[in-house]
Amino acid sequence: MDHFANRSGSLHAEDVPLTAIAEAVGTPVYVYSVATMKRHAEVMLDAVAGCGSGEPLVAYAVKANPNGAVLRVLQGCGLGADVVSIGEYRRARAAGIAPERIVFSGVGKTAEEMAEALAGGVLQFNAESIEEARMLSAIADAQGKSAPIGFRINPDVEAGTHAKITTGTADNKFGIPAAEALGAYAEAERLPGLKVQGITVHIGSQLVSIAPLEAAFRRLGELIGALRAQGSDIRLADLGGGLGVPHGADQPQPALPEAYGAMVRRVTADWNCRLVFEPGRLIVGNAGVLLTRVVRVKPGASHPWLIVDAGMNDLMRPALYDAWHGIEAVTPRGAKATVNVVGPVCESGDTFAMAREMDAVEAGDLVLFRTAGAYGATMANGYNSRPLTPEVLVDGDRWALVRKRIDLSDCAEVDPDWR
Ligand SMILES: Cc1ncc(COP(=O)(O)O)c(C=O)c1O
Ligand SMILES: N[C@@H](CCCC[NH3+])C(=O)O
Repeated sequence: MDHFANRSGSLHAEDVPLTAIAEAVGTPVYVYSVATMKRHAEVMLDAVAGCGSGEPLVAYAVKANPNGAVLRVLQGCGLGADVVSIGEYRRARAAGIAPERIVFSGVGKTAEEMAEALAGGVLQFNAESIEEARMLSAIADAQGKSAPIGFRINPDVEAGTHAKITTGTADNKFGIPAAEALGAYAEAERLPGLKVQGITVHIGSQLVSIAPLEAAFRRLGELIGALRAQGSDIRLADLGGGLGVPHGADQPQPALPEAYGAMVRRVTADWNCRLVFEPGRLIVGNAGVLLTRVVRVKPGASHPWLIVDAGMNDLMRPALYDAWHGIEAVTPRGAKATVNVVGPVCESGDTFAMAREMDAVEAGDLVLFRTAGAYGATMANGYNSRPLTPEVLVDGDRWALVRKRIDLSDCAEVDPDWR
């Protein structure tokens, strides 16, 4: 069963007034479905229900899509937040997510970020080094507080995803090696201002198989036993995110959340820990599309160039990771064509697809990129002085602009006019 194929919730031209949105807001524009997000949140909550001791926390990885309206919808679904910067922390709080439902991850938290999050409250700081734990200890001690902390373990497991979104091998900057964990926890126990309570792991994103996750979780399980024997009261295990989403019928089909939940239940049965999950892409990836208009079709040596008004600055994933996104006409004309789909940016990397067979389209037609709800708008930038892409939320038959197009052509920089 494909949880992402429910036509009533998915963003399909027949269900969503994409043409009206494009006319009112202009293109390119990100469009997100509230119904799909809610359904994905429910699928994840159901998949992990009853896992671990106490109520599991699904802490949505804000980095996937930090739009405030999206966060408010997910808060309403009962999700917490996994944040990696004070900006994400503030957004989560502004959306009404309670401090005790927020975990603070990230390899480079600054003293200022830790101080503000500690003052505001978090469920746990996921520390990625003993150096970070020492800094947190000093900050907490100065505030007269006890900072809840867990270490992120780097289990040295190959996630089987793209190298640039693999995070759990020895060559990656993330976490502390499993072999150094006992020493790190022992030191943290001696530091003032820390409440050593947890452990966490996250090995990468868009994972198709759950076997690497299982291997990583088993390593965590071994460590929990060893840490308890050493005197650390580990009560919270944060299993990270990373579950992949389907991108198309002929693309690799990731394991379903139910299979993931069953594996977690099996592996963690005797951990006696509360569990936290940090899904990002799973919740919002297939809840969004990037809507763009064909600027022109130009002849090419192998295939015609389909030049759209979205560029690599609007959706970076194909340029960064050679990521595959479904591309469709909003109003198909019936015929098919094989084309190279590119944007207007002055880089050859500004390519969304080469030799793609898709709906035949003409200049002025609307085209959508699928699976753009995660790591789309949030990674957009203003390269080539292009505006930051606006975002629209659709709920049933109503829709609203939830981020305006941000114009970067007005020379907002401070300019001393030196010549
Ligand atoms: C620590 C951490 N948690 C959660 C996530 C969310 O990952 P995903 O969107 O693949 O579920 C990420 C991103 O890979 C991450 O770095
Ligand atoms: N930005 C990546 C995912 C990285 C997740 C963050 N650790 C993507 O678009 O696939």
